[in-house]
Amino acid sequence: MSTPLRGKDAQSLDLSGLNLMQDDDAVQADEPPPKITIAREKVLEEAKQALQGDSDKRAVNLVVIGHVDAGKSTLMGRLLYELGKMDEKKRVANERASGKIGKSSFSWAWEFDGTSEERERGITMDVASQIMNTPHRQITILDAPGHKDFIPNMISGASQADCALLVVDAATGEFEAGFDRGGQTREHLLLVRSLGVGQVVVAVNKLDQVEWSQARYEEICSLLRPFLVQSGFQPSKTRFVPVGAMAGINLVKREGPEAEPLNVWYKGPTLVDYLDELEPPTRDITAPLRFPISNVFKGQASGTAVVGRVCSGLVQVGERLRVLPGDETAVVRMIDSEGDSLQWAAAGSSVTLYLTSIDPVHLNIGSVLCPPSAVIPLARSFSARIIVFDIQVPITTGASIELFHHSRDVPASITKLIATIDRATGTVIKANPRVLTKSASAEVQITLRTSAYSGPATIVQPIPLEPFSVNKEMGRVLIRRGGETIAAGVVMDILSS
Ligand SMILES: Nc1nc2c(ncn2[C@@H]2O[C@H](COP(=O)(O)OP(=O)(O)OP(=O)(O)O)[C@@H](O)[C@H]2O)c(=O)[nH]1
Repeated sequence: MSTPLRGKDAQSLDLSGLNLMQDDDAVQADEPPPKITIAREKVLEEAKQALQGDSDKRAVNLVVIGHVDAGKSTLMGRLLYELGKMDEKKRVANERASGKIGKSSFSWAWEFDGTSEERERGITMDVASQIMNTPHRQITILDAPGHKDFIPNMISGASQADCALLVVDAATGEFEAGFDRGGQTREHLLLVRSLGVGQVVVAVNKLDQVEWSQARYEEICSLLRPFLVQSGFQPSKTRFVPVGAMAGINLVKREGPEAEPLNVWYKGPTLVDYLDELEPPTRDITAPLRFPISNVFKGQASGTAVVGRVCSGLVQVGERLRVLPGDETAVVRMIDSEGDSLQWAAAGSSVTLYLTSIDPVHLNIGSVLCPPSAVIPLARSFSARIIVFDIQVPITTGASIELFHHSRDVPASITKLIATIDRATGTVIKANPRVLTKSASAEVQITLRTSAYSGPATIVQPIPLEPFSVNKEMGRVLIRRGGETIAAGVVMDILSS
């Protein structure tokens, strides 16, 4: 997620490439850096109150996953409408626009796909997001593309999520196509679980296509249940709900003649009832600040702008921060959240920081901002516990991979296969296995290497990483090979820096 640049800064972004910055901007950039005006204790107190506050809705990040065409965008579009986020005028406009190009069945998906397109055209590399309010939750929806290639955007979406909404298609043969080998239902579930997402709501969609058959609904639930347990989801954190996304049945309510066949056998909660119960994660605001940079905008009027999410701790205006890797520091001039200027931002918020007192060349995508007194470790080699996806070519020692960590990707090798692990119990199945095949859980050693393009004398630059046990968000990694995600996992120990 990201906060787009606004107003004057958005304009100067366009100008910056031509070095046409206006004079008053230049003067502003030379101003002395701001000082801290609020005591740290007071900020911490305010942040704690904001997190616990009864008046504020509790915030959760939800990633929507599922096989291509399961109805994810339709479901989200219709849900926004039912919750009053999309007005009638917009709905009619979407219906017209989609009808015009002969795609009226996609009219609900229009709202979501329209937004994601818009964001894709924008300047950030992140996932599209929408905010939805249920009675007790403010839910940020991270829209994940359903197609086969797990693009980094999906990964970055999943790695920000606290919970997942899995959409499956109940139509005859369609659920099976998504659930069988090669389908994305299993792969998405494994991926989000391995990135630390523990809660999942399964929406069994398109039940209208099977005459709202209770038997079909139960068949799908009984096929998914054992797989969910096997993948590491606790049954107490897994919910199933029958829905008809297109007609809006059982999303917020179950009324009218269209809902009658479902009302005959289903008396349980609606989708929104379940979403309203999602457990927000505990945000660690007392831990040291970790702010991985997902985008940088140089030459801004108010200093260099860096976009990212506060993964732990707090950041406040006037604070001096260290940029890792490297020895440089910068001062926070301004914090912007969706156009609002803030004095501080706490774990869980996605914000834009305007930094000063630093040469912008030292600010890069993937760098992490930390307090100078508690910097994040740097790693060239580390052990990780991974889940292998549905791969054709097994992983062997020495395999060349691309390592993804937040917005950074670096060349690396799997230098040791330490053990295969039983996913349910966590015990070692086999020490020093020769290969890792699909669906294996394993502990491996990963070592960064120089890229194929750099000369032989190039030294490998370490990357900022933290064990998952210390900081969940800084301890998740993804492993790709040849443009395909082959495994995901969490950092165990840092072996060399
Ligand atoms: N009959 C029926 N069709 C539906 C329902 N929900 C979605 N569809 C249709 O299923 C098709 C795919 O819907 P999308 O919402 O685009 O699916 P998606 O999962 O977002 O697809 P990707 O983004 O490509 O992965 C569209 O033609 C929808 O109209 C439903 O409840 N009933």
